[in-house]
Order: sequence, then C-alpha cells, then structure tokens
Amino acid sequence: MAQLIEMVKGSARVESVPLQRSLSLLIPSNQDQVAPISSSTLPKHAKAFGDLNSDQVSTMVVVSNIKSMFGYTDSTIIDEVPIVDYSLLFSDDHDEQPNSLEHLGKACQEFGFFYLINGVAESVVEGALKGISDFFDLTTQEERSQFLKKNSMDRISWGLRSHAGENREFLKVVAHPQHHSPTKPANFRDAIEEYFKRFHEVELGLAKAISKILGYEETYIEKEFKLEAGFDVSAMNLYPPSFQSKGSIGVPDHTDPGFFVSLIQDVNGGLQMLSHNGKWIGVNIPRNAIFINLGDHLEILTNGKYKSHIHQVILDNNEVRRISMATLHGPSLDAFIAPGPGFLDESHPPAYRGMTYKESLEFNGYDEIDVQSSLSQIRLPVPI
Ligand SMILES: O=C(O)CCC(=O)C(=O)O
Ligand SMILES: [Fe+2]
Repeated sequence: MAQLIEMVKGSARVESVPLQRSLSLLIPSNQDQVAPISSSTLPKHAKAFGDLNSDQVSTMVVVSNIKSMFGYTDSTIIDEVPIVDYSLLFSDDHDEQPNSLEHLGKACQEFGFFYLINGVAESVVEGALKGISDFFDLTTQEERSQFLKKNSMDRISWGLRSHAGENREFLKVVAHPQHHSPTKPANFRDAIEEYFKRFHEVELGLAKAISKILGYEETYIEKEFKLEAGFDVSAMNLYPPSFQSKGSIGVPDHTDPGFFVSLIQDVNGGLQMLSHNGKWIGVNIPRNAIFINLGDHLEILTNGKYKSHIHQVILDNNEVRRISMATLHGPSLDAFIAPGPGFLDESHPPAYRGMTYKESLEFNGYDEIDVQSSLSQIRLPVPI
C-alpha cells in the first residue's frame, strides 16, 4: 500500500500545484496520524468526486477517491501508470520545470508509458473520437471495405479481423507529413486532422523535453528523427463487445515502431501494457488525458535506455464496443536510425542494427502503412 500511495503521490500532477498540495494533505504520512482536510483546499476535480471530510481520510479511502477522481472503478487497475502534465514541462517556474522534466524522465525510463494531460484540448480529442464514431456508424462495412489495401503505396488501409487471435475493424491512415483519409462522412476528416495538427505540436514539445532529459540540446530528437517530415500512421480501431467476439483478444501482443504512440479512446477497457517487472497493467485513461507509449525507434536511438513496451488488447470484460485511435509518430521514412553515440561505451555496445525507418517498416515483409514492429529482428546478439 505504501508503494501505491507513493505512486499516486508521484503521479498526481493533475492540474497544477494546488492539486499536489491537496494530495499531500489527503495522503497521510502515517496511518495513525491523519492530516485534517478542508473541502475548500480541494481542486475542482477533487470536489467533483464527492464530499470528502476528515472522517473519510483513511489510506484506503484516499486511494479509492483518487481512483474515482480519474474515473476508475474499484475493479480497474490504477497502479503504476505515471501522469505527466505537458504544460509544466515548459513552465517558467524555475522549480516546476526541472521537477516535471525529472518526472517525465522517470516515466520514460522506469515505465515506458504514461498519461499526458494538458497537451491537447479536450474538445479536439472529443471531436476526433466523434468523427471516428461517425465514420464507423454512418458508412456501411461494404463502403468501408473500399479501403482494403491493394498495393504497398496505399495511404489508407482498412481491415476486418474476426477470429480467435484478433477481433477488430480498423482504418489506418497516413497522418503526417501529408494527411490522407476518407472524405465521408462530412467532418470526419476535419476532426481527425485537427487532432493530428494539435498533436504534432505536442510531439515536437515532447521531443524537446525528452532530448533535454537525455542530456542533449533540445533539437536532438527532432533532428535525428527528422520530425518535420515524420511518418505518422493513425490506426482507428473498433472493437466489438466481448459477447460478439469469438475470442477474447482484440489485438495480440506486440510493440509499435516509431518515436511513440499517442492513444485516445471513447471508453476504458482492454488495453494492457506489459510492465518492466513482467506484470500486465490495465490502461484506464483519466478524462482529458492521452496515453503515450514509447516506440521501438526511441529504444533503438537510446540503445535500450528507454524501452518500447509490449501491449495487447483483451476484450474479456467489454460490455460495449470500444473505439480507439492509436497514432504511431515515426521518424521520417529516410531517417537512418541507429543507437546514438552518446548511449554507447565499452559496457554498452550497440544493441540494434541501424537502418532507415522505411527499411525497418518493410523489414518483415510488411508495407509502410502496416507499421509492424521489426524490433526483434533489428536487435543484435549480445556479445559474450
Ligand atoms: O486499441 C488499442 O488500445 C491499442 C491498439 C494498438 O496497440 C495498435 O493499434 O497498435
Ligand atoms: Fe500497438
């Protein structure tokens, strides 16, 4: 429990300083000595989840209220996903910024994934999800199937998988440097384009912040990955509720290529990450947050310092259909990605082969738009 409390403390950078202060009031340092709490010290999120009073402040209650604050139910797993506040990474406050960068560094190195808040306006995320929902609702499956991939240069690709190993319908589109997507229904294209535009700014911001944490000038990752022409592919997924799926697997376990993946969804349920210590963690995205999962090519560039984590989608408990959009933010197709010299020394020889992003996407025999990982083939044998 102490560990969980620590985790909640460490990750609860939800809105700004007031919330942190309130949380330190909420979280007793010792179970026998409960700090008094006044509801006026609580931020608006905290007020929204109920009328906390000093009687309720026990360790268990604190944790469960923090859970409900983020929209969790008791049966979901909260632990071990850090929350990173994007706005604090660029704060003018001389204490705030280094603390936030350190927190992001820990999230990257010790987890490899995190919830990002204050990056993209909620209305933009909601708009994109509504657009995707309209695409799946307002077109028939037959209309959608016109986007079935026909050749390797296709920039839009549709698929329907319905077997024990995979259950989903998806539409993949190239989102950057040029956005390609179906033009019907109206607003779908505009809504997702707005998300791609806004998120591209956030991507550049995260590239700056992570470069700094790694000890480089802030343009390091942007230059290495040539992000101006970064190849981004967005996978929009529609998962059936579990009673409609023949098997329980939505997407089998895999890692994703690229710098990182940004994921938004309409309802929680199904995405699981394999943590550093070999435990599956349920991804339950707090409202207003975007899930970030580091990709294969950041692992390659950092020679394994930051890892790309295996994940899967399991549909066991889904009562309703779920929509997600996983955007794989990649280097430019012609960027040559190899372990950076700054991550190599005698005890850290190169652990991956260098190749262009395009080559790595095609390494398994897949096309660029399929964005399949080839990390296991790119890994070099460990010298004895
Ligand atoms: O839909 C999800 O939650 C994850 C999908 C995913 O991992 C992918 O499309 O690569
Ligand atoms: Fe994935």
